[in-house]
Amino acid sequence: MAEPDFAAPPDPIVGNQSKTGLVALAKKITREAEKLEAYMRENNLPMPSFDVDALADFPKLPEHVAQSRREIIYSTKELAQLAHGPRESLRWGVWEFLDVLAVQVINHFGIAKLFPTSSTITLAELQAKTSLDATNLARLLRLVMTKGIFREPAPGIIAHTAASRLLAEDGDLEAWVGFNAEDTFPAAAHVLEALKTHPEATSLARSGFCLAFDTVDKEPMFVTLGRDPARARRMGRAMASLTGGEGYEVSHFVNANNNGLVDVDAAGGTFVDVGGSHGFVCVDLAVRYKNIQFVCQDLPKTVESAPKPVCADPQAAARITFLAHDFFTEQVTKGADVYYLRWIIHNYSTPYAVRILRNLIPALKPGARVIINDHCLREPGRENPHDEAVMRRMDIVMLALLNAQERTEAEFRELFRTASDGFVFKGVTRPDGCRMSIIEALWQPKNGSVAKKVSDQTL
Ligand SMILES: C[S@@+](CC[C@H](N)C(=O)[O-])C[C@H]1O[C@@H](n2cnc3c(N)ncnc32)[C@H](O)[C@@H]1O
Repeated sequence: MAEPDFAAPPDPIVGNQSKTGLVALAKKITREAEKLEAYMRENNLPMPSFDVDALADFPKLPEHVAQSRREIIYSTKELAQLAHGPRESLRWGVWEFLDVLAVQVINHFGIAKLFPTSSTITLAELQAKTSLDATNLARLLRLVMTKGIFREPAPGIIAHTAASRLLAEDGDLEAWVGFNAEDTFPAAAHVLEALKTHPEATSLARSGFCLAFDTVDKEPMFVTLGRDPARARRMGRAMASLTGGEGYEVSHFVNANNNGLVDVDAAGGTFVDVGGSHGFVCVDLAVRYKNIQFVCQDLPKTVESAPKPVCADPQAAARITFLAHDFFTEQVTKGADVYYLRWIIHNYSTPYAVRILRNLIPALKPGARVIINDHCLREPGRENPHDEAVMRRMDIVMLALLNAQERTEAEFRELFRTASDGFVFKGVTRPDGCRMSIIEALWQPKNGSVAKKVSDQTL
């Protein structure tokens, strides 16, 4: 296993730069913007813009240019905060939920799809196509315009921007916005009440989500969404949008030098993707590693709805088996080389997460690897500021939806230790450019380790 990457702070730390003054910060932004523009020009790439035809994403940039782009993102934010001053930053920062509210309504009513991206529409014509009244449509549109979503080139004339075009054309992104605005946002608004009534905040059925949707002590979020096909589909597409986004691509794990799969491949070993959804990680791995057998486990409905065949490559598809398995019951695929949990453990508070790990134990052979692929939180200020904000927000999303959490390396170590002293914690690595870490433990049972298995099932 490679050295954990926690040794050096990877990027400038927010707050430190302000000591050099506003002008120095502004000059730095100018320098980095010049480098980014020069690269775009030299490579005949369009300049970033809000125009409807602008590129929706930056192309893959060489690392030094990507670094310039990141510097612009952190430093402009810091410069703006300094220019506002702390009182005004707080005063107006706490209003950002209103932007989410406006995006929620605009996205829910599919406003972006109501006129072609290449033309404009009058507010009156647009209003005639929705059940929103003219005043409310106009006021919500004009708020989202302040975020670069739609524009009003002349009074009462609405035009698309690059962002509104994405809401019209990218169904996964529309689902991401919808899931977060319509499921996560109400859940977040109920976290305070949840924490007051259930301060321990561990139960899946006592989260902000449950308070928001009147399911306290009845059912967890996954059950609520699973019962409503449209909401379940939206969450699935939202997750697909996240996985396709910068820093979350499956390729980071598939191509990681330290994922240890070269040896598993050489031995023709078995890889179990626990809670593997429709098997997209298995597919990418199977294309790359030609001898590994894959078992993709998920709940029955998910397994039933997996694509058949799972991929176009028959050699890969033939090595992927789907299996309905509930990870809150004893693991049924015995003796595999790797048990992999991607975006699973962060969905659960510690009592549940320990139970998931303990349920693996009866299946584990000595030397079996358990790999958790989740965020691993660094010490405050050790992450670049944008990544830190994304990861800490995700941590709070997990609280709001599921009373769950992102974890630090120490918390992962403790999770394995609590599950069994047969787990030997190997450490955490993080591929370059990726927000997710590879957290690994080996099963090396001591006398009595197995006897402790699944002994504590109370939650
Ligand atoms: C956040 S998704 C992660 C999916 C996939 N591992 C990924 O990386 O995108 C959680 C997955 O766990 C599955 N799941 C939820 N509860 C489960 C359970 N009790 N047993 C097995 N799978 C479960 C869900 O159906 C879903 O596919």
